[in-house]
Amino acid sequence: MTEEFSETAMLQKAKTLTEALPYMQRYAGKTFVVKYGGHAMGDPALARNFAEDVVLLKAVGINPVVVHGGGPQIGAMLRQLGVESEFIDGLRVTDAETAKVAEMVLSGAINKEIVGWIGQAGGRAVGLSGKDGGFVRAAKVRRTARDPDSNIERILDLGFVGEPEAIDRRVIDTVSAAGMIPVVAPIGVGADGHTYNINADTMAGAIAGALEAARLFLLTDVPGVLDKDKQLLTDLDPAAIARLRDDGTITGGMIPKLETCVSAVEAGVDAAVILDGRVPHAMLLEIFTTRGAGTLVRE
Ligand SMILES: Nc1ncnc2c1ncn2[C@@H]1O[C@H](COP(=O)(O)OP(=O)(O)O)[C@@H](O)[C@H]1O
Ligand SMILES: CC(=O)N[C@@H](CCC(=O)OP(=O)(O)O)C(=O)O
Repeated sequence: MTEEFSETAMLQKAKTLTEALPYMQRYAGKTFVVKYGGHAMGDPALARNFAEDVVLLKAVGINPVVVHGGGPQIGAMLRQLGVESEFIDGLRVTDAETAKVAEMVLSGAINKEIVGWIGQAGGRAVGLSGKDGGFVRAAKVRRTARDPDSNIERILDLGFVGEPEAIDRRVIDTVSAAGMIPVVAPIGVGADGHTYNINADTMAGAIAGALEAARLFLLTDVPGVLDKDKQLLTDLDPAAIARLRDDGTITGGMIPKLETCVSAVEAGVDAAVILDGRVPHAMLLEIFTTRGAGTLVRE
């Protein structure tokens, strides 16, 4: 008899399944928004695991909504085209040409790839961007920076970088109610008709808020939020996050990620979790077992 079929191994498997039962009962009918970051997408085996996890959530009665990124992939395409890209506070400064490339990479290549993986895992996914049904109206992001010498505040122009200002949840609800899984690219449309490039974390948080989701998962390429000694911070609240930002512990892409967690929990999402998307089935372990992983943000 192989180890896999030994009595102990079988009992262990059954125990894991029964351990999942109270979580399945608690979460049935709830909405979970899952943000799948561009850095977590590289490995095809992990992508398969991710798709299986999402399909399993749907199969046990949870409504998963996937919002994806693709920052590294946009960067690679811009480099191929010889277009320079600059980031301010983790946001890509987006001129008209960059907006076109971002839309092509996000709502074209990446969106359909994820729809395909979910299909392979036995689910039915519908790919959307915020332009479809006009469901994400974007407002231009305005940022300022204070000059340390003169103390004068300057306006920074990020171009066509948007943030969701209105979300029509009916588009997502319709897809979910039909037994399908919405897969959303972080592109919105302005009242001016322009295409806006939205940071994928921001998009996921806003959608989670609009759907009154029970959980927002942000899958990335680090174990969670790390302190200055690279130790995992397992629980954070908005006040602790403000301190980490002020003392420079969090930088780059982690800034919009945590801003997103704060606005999501303030908008009524029960909890937001930053998880390591490089760990196979990280999301299933977080949801259905007592072994929590990553950083949990609550009010
Ligand atoms: N305190 C911190 N803890 C963990 N990661 C951090 C921290 N500060 C900055 N980061 C950076 O944030 C990155 C995750 O954000 P981002 O690159 O936008 O990922 P994604 O593409 O998955 O959204 C990490 O790879 C890391 O380089
Ligand atoms: C405004 C802005 O920065 N938009 C992002 C959209 C993609 C994204 O957020 O992807 P990740 O989650 O993989 O980083 C960008 O252009 O890179």
